[in-house]
Amino acid sequence: QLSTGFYSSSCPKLFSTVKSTVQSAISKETRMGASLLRLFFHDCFVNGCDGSILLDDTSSLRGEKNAVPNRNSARGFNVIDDVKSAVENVCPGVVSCADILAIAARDSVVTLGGPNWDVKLGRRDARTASQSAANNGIPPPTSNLNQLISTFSNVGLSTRDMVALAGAHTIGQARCTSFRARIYNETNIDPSFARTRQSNCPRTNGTGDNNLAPLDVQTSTVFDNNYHKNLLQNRGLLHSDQQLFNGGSTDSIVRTYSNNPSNFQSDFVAAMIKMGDIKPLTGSKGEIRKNCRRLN
Ligand code: HEM
Ligand SMILES: [Ca+2]
Ligand SMILES: [Ca+2]
Repeated sequence: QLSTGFYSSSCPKLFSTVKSTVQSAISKETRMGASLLRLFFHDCFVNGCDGSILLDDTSSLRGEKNAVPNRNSARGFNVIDDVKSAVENVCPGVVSCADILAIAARDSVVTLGGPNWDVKLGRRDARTASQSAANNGIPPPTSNLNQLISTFSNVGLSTRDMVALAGAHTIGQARCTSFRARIYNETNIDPSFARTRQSNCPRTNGTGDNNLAPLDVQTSTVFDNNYHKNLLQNRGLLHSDQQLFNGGSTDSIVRTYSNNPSNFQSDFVAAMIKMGDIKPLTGSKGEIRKNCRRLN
């Protein structure tokens, strides 16, 4: 059972310490806010929010960093290390890496202009990780709507939660390899938007694979509802993005969020809290890692 006051006596400086480290990382590179938010998602969807994504590979542990959705893509691990050492300086051995990820994700959203919320805490860190669970549990950008709905429902999140959480793509970047097939082969895409994206993402597999484009064509460094607005104009970057507005059951939710930013914000917050509640380790399970990259 997580609670917002979990560290109020054991680490009163926790929130200010995390926030200042996250803010300084974002001021050096705006994209870092997006990268930290995504790390929390990729942690929670793989055996719950237990810091498993932060573990480095060793000879005896195959971690999640090299799973397909993360390899050459998940980033921000050094910033989490910086936050963890700042927190260890004020309250050694008290705060889990899993909780640090949850707070860093919230602070990233707030710093980029999104809604604020109280983060529930008390998660402990896993002593295991699973590359195969990461490959199976994190949805790929080729997913269709039914696949997206079932991946989220597998972790207890509703279709509405899914459409709200996908609004995280209002910030951050994707690699050419994640959207190439869409911009060259699909028809439910705005033609001028497709041409713009084609200019920095060559058609041939293996060329320019890591070239980046913003997930939100309008405001990729601001947490707003332009992601959902773009979908109404067939300007979703990923195949999976445009699936949310493609004549199916989620069209009406996308329309609601486009017309009503405060409804998007409140649903996003509720869904982030729900995602943060996925299978936490509590009590005497797991451990409080000293270094987020390895077991104690
Ligand atoms: C709905 C299913 C989802 C799919 C299929 C998906 C897929 C992707 C893909 C393919 C990328 C680009 C990765 C790359 O090319 O390197 C990406 C980026 C991103 N995703 Fe998602 N995602 C989904 C949901 C979410 C959720 C729920 C969140 C957070 C709440 C999220 C946050 C982000 C962020 C912030 C980025 C940009 C990261 C950066 O710039 O470093 N995504 N996502
Ligand atoms: Ca995890
Ligand atoms: Ca935006």
